Amino acid sequence: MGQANERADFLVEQRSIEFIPHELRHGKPSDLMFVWFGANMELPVVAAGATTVASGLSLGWAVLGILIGVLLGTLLMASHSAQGPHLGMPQMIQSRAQFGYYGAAVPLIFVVLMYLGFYAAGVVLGAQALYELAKVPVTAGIVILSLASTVVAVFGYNLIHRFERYLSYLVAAVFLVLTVLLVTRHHPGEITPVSTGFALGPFLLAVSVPAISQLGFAPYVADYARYLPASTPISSVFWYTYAGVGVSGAWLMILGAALQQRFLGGPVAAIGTVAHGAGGTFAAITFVALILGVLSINALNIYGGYMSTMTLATTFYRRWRGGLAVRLAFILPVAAVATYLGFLYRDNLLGSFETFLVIVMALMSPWTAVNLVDYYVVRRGEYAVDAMYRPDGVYGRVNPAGMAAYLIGFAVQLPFMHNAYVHGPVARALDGGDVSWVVGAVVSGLLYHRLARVRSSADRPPRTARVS
Ligand SMILES: Nc1ccnc(=O)[nH]1
Repeated sequence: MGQANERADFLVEQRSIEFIPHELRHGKPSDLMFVWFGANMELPVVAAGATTVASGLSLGWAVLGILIGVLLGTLLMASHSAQGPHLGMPQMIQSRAQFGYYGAAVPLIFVVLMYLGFYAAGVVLGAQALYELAKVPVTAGIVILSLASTVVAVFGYNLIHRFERYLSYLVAAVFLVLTVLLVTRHHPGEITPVSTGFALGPFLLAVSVPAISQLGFAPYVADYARYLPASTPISSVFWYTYAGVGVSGAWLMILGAALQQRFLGGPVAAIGTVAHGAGGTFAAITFVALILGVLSINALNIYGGYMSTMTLATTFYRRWRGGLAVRLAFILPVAAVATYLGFLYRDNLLGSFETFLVIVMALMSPWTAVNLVDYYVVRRGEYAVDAMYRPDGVYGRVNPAGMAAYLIGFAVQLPFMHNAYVHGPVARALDGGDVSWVVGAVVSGLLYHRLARVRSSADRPPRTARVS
């Protein structure tokens, strides 16, 4: 099939985890702003914001925590994005440079679990919105939304880019009106806010949860930049991504906190009440936008889950590549498991979502640190592409530097964790505040820097293998 066809939006993408050849590269860095704005203007982000006030902070402190968390998480997330055009391959494949060909399976497994968890939270909230819109039972809604996200994921990269661009305009308009309504009107069912002020533990959580929500994109953010020309300036990739995901994250989380402060019954019902203030038609448009938002983010989660499970599987069966049959063979099971998790999540969403997020973060932040230190400090963007796809390449089977930095970075977090399963002594001293992910990232990053330097003369790829 010709190259022009490979760029069409309504043809199933033919590439998967392989290096994207330079002649197929297309698009502009500003596309990324739309992808990440559209993807992040979604209900789970509102729910993440709601957790800050739900844990007892006043709105002012919640907003401060959200802003700090979003700035930090987005900084790391956008630094991963910047690798996409240069590397031209999915982010998790490139993890083999830090963890080794087989070693990369460890963070990969956690990444797949993370996508599934985000998926489930999104689909439940989306199904609630579908119920508000058309009284579709939540169970049926979960199935309908899952099917739609699966179709978008099957078409892949170009359709996802196009979808997020149009969606961006719609959700920006809808949330602008909602924000104005919330600020300027009094709504039926509104409660008088009880300002509970500051407490250290909830404040630290109000930093961590937003940071995690933003950083949750890190393992796949570069995938959506991997078809951009390799000459795309790294700073523009960084800033367009930062703008898209940062503005949407801060906006919707602050909105979520404000809704939680003034309404009972969760974010979907609260948005419905506010939207009805501008009439039934606007409320219907709002729910359509919310449903499309969930559909779109979950297409990304399935697509990310597909590429990650494919990376995992091809670690052992190297011959599998693109092709519709292989694509479906990975996408359908990922979507089915994700949908099933949605059913399990249905009843205690906010509580389980928060627990899920802090556990995910403990597993992801050491990976983020190792990956970023490797890319920006140790190897400075020089990678041997072929070696990513071979167990006998320069990156070896298991890279002890990456594995040790990752595992130790995870272990040192235990005393700092505070969740449904672990109550670490340091977290208790911090009034239950969980900042374990910061500790994990710093320890893993420093340790990897040290260990990789010791080994670098042994496994540094030859200079001729520069990607760009
Ligand atoms: N914040 C998020 C990161 C990754 N996936 C999501 O659905 N949401």
